[in-house]
Amino acid sequence: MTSDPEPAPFAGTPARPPWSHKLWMLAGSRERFFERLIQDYGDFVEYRGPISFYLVNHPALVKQVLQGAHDTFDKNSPLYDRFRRAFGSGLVVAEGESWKRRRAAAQKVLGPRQVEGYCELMVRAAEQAAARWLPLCRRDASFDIAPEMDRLTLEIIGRSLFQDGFDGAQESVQRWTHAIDHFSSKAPLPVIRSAWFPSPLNLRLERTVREFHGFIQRMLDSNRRDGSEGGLLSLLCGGGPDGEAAPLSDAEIRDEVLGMIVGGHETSSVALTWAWYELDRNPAVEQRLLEELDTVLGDRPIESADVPRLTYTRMVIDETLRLHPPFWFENRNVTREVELGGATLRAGDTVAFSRYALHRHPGFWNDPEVFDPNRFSPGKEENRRSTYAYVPFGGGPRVCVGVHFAMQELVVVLATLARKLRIRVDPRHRHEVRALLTMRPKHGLRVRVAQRQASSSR
Ligand code: HEM
Repeated sequence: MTSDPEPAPFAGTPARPPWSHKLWMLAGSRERFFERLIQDYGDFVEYRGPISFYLVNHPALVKQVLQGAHDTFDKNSPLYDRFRRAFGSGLVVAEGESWKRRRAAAQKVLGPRQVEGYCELMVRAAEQAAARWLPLCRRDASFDIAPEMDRLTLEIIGRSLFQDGFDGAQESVQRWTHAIDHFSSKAPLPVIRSAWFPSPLNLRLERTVREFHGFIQRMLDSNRRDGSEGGLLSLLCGGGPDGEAAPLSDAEIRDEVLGMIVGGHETSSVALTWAWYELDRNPAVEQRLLEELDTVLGDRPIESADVPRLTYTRMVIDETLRLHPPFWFENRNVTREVELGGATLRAGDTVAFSRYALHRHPGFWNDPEVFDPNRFSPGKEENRRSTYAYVPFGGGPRVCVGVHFAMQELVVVLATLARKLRIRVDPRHRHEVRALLTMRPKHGLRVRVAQRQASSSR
């Protein structure tokens, strides 16, 4: 979104559904559970039950929660406590002074100018993926593109961090990140999910984090031995490209690197999978995308200077992230008594919101279920209503620190692959959504790909 106006105020008090309200849905479809609460009770709900929380679905309330980071709303909630066991005290879960220092270091290495240096690597990884699929193209065989996007985005973040050191370790890193995703997607239930309980899940997580840290430390040691420069890891060691921010300790770097890999690859992978899904369903959008790629790029590979010029490609991505926000759910802990809307919240209360529901709010989006990148055209009225109706990367001080990296990656991969290949969803594909930590197609996305010829024949 281009403008940042004040959202319309919200002053209502929260509705209180009975605790049994559609609770059965929580087991089957978490995103539908929150959607139904909103449908039945409105934009501010106080839910008391086996788990208790305030659910907000209005941009003004979401804005207050996200801007109150560290002060009135922090991440000391049961769900984030669970994440701490994987992410240690990394940026994703840090608070206070520790967060400030880590944020400064991460911001320096992931700024817009810095990420331009990773464009070529992103193009190369996408081209390698296309080359891997060529034999399947020739046989007209269908395959699941979701794990392929996972592999591709893991290669991108892995090579950006470790350069050549990543390629030999890809399988292990993939196994570790999947184990952490699996662990993090579980609800914070008492006893069996407590840290002290020797469940197979807990023991597996401990082993995973130990092995993952061991690998990162070996990469750190070898970088230092070789005096390696470039690569996110080396930059993090130096406190940023100009060495200004205080360098982090090895333990801090291990947490940050783990957070960047886990938080920074599944999100992008899911976004790209949804983009292929929507392009298949919306041929007119795909056609306009190809026209823009033709006009701006012709037959040469994309370069970082092209990224801001690919405005329609970016609109396609914005709209994909609206309908399918990868991190669909957010929650915060209330640190002290605070007024939110017309209610008084107390220390220890939990506030939650669903990006999935917010991004489809009929009060803020016209025909919210329709995939229409044009709603993100610069200057469109719909955009100016409220930035906090659209928060795929969060907002306020804790907005995603990887947003420039992610947006460049999404534009580069979409542009590179869409020009080379026609990607069609297999008509037999069974579509269902699965909302765990990220929201993805439950059965992956089976596609057939065909090589595109010269631009005139598209
Ligand atoms: C499409 C891709 C991505 C999406 C949708 C996404 C989404 C988000 C969201 C919603 C948050 C804020 C959560 C909150 O409010 O607490 C966040 C934070 C964060 N993201 Fe991303 N992210 C993406 C890619 C990345 C990448 C590529 C990296 C790293 C290279 C990254 C690293 C982080 C970190 C470290 C934080 C914590 C920031 C802080 O609390 O100060 N993300 N991300």
